[in-house]
Amino acid sequence: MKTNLHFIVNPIAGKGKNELSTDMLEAYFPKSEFVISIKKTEFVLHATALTKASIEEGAQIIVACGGDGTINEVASCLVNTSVFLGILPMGSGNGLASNLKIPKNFKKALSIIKNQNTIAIDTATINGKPFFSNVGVGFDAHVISDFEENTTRRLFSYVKSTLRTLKKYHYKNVVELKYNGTTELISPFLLFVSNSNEMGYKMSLTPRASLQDGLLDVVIVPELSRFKLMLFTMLFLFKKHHWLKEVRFQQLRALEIKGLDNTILKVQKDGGLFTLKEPNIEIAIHPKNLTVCVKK
Ligand SMILES: Nc1ncnc2c1ncn2[C@@H]1O[C@H](COP(=O)(O)OP(=O)(O)OP(=O)(O)O)[C@@H](O)[C@H]1O
Repeated sequence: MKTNLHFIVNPIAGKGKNELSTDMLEAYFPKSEFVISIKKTEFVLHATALTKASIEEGAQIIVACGGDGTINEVASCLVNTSVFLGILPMGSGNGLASNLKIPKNFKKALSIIKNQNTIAIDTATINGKPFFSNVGVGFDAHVISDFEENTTRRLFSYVKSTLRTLKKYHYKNVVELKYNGTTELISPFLLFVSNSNEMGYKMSLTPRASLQDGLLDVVIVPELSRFKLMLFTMLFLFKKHHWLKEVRFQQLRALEIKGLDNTILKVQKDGGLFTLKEPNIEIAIHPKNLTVCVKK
């Protein structure tokens, strides 16, 4: 029986102008073994609608062609199903692909899909909505908010957004954090929750995180002096931020975050802004409920 293989392409991810054609793909996936369908996203959340349609059409492998945002939209529909997720990295950061050792090289990434060697990975939810890489309610959320006003999606745009956010960022939000029966109040510079060990561009706040350990890796950084902030940034670039005593790590199955005084917090989810409707945030891990094509 032929494999029903669907590609969902985000044309604006990464450097943009991403395109796939049937002719190009048939060189890798022979007509005798595969039935190929290519769909192009035209707006935010279109990948979700296209993936749902592909599942209805009997797709066995659905390939997210883009970055972490596109993977989020596609994979959200595939959790707890028997449909495999394929990844063709075309984003800017490509954090999840990098954690899964899926190369940016077109031929190599396609051969991983063709081989159909799979693993089951953990996924997570924030207020019931799936995420696969990370979420944050501190500095990172403000950087993403600034970044989303840009038209280019490159490393330089992230650097510019980070510098702009560093200038104007104030720790005005106090949050209540609950985990393992403990409650604490903090005004975090960073409150970052990750399933994956990479944020993109080979950078990581949680190098020990695993996609298969059934745990979320949480990084909590309180308000820091200007000097400590510079030091934290430098150390982070070399994955040595754990040298600062203020930086705390937790490995958790679930946690709750609440903006005090009913503040609706700014949240980033897999590198995109996530709009909250309430001050309460519930984050949980769901062990090994997504099947992904990976290298043998
Ligand atoms: N045609 C389109 N026009 C505008 N936005 C789109 C379109 N198609 C998809 N999108 C949105 O583009 C956003 C960014 O996609 P994605 O995260 O895959 O790329 P990226 O940000 O360049 O990569 P990374 O997350 O790895 O840094 C997604 O949130 C998606 O919903």
